[in-house]
Order: sequence, then structure tokens, then C-alpha cells
Amino acid sequence: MIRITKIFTFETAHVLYNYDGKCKNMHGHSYKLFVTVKGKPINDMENPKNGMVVDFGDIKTIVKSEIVDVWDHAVLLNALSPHKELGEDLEEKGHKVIYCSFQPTCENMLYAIAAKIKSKLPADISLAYLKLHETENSYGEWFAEDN
Ligand SMILES: Nc1nc2c(c(=O)[nH]1)N=C([C@H](O)[C@H](O)COP(=O)(O)OP(=O)(O)OP(=O)(O)O)CN2
Ligand SMILES: [Zn+2]
Repeated sequence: MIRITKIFTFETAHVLYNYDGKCKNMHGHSYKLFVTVKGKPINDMENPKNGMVVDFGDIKTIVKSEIVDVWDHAVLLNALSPHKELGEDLEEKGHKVIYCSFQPTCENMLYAIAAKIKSKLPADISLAYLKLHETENSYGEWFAEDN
């Protein structure tokens, strides 16, 4: 088994409802996401993907369409809180709003990212690990063996 990793960045705003610190205010991060998948490299001279667990380009396509293109330059808010109305107001004024069914912390974003990626991976490839940096010094990790 081999693990391969692709790294993504996206610029996203979020706001933490009822949080007791500065992040209760709407603010943004340059998120950095590490996506690691595992599988056996293809061993077939006739296959154009010979030697690969999966083409890095295929991971890019999945993560871009499921996460990066959806969350980039959007604001994530907790739709189960009064921030839903804040989102509706912003949307009305032309802003890109993502309504989450969770508090948009690094931890919950990792759960959402894992679910979205897992649903799109080919059967013989599995999601092994995710790392999501909110800042250079703050990040969360998702391990397949813990979940
Ligand atoms: N466990 C978590 N704690 C915090 C989260 C989170 O998602 N999970 N999020 C925030 C804020 O949104 C934001 O990320 C600020 O975090 P923090 O590391 O405290 O921010 P700094 O600006 O101090 O970051 P430095 O990199 O140290 O400059 C808060 N907590
Ligand atoms: Zn934040």
C-alpha cells in the first residue's frame, strides 16, 4: 500500500456563532488542505495510469469540485444558528454564502471534507488522512483509523 498526498489552498471566511473569542466576528483564512489517499499502484503496462495509486489529477478534480471551488471566496456560517439570517442578508446583497449544518470550525470542516471526498473516490482507493490549516500555526487532522 502506498499513500499519496495532494495539497490545496482556498480563501474562505467563517463566523463562529456564540464563540467566546475574537472568531465570533466574521473573518477569513487562507486555508491549506492536505489530502492523502492510499491504495496499491496499478501494475499493468497496458494501463495509461501504470505505476500510480491514482492520478494526482483525479484527486485534484474531486477536491476542487467538492471543496475548493465551493468554499473558495465564500463565507461559511452555522445555518442551525441565528447566523442563518445573516447569511440570507448577505446572499441578498450578492455574496457567496455556504450554509453549514454545523459550527464551521476546523474540526467540523474536516468531517465535512472527509465525507465529500470519500463519496467520490474510486472503490479501490481510500481516504487515509486530511490536514487542514486555518493559520500557519493552527491546524486539525483527520485519520481514517480514528473514524
Ligand atoms: N479548536 C479550534 N479552536 C479554534 C478554531 C477552530 O476551528 N478550532 N477557530 C478559531 C478561529 O476561527 C481562528 O482560526 C483563530 O484561531 P487562532 O489560532 O486562535 O488564531 P490566531 O490569529 O491567534 O492564530 P496564529 O496563527 O497563532 O496567529 C479559534 N479557535
Ligand atoms: Zn477563523
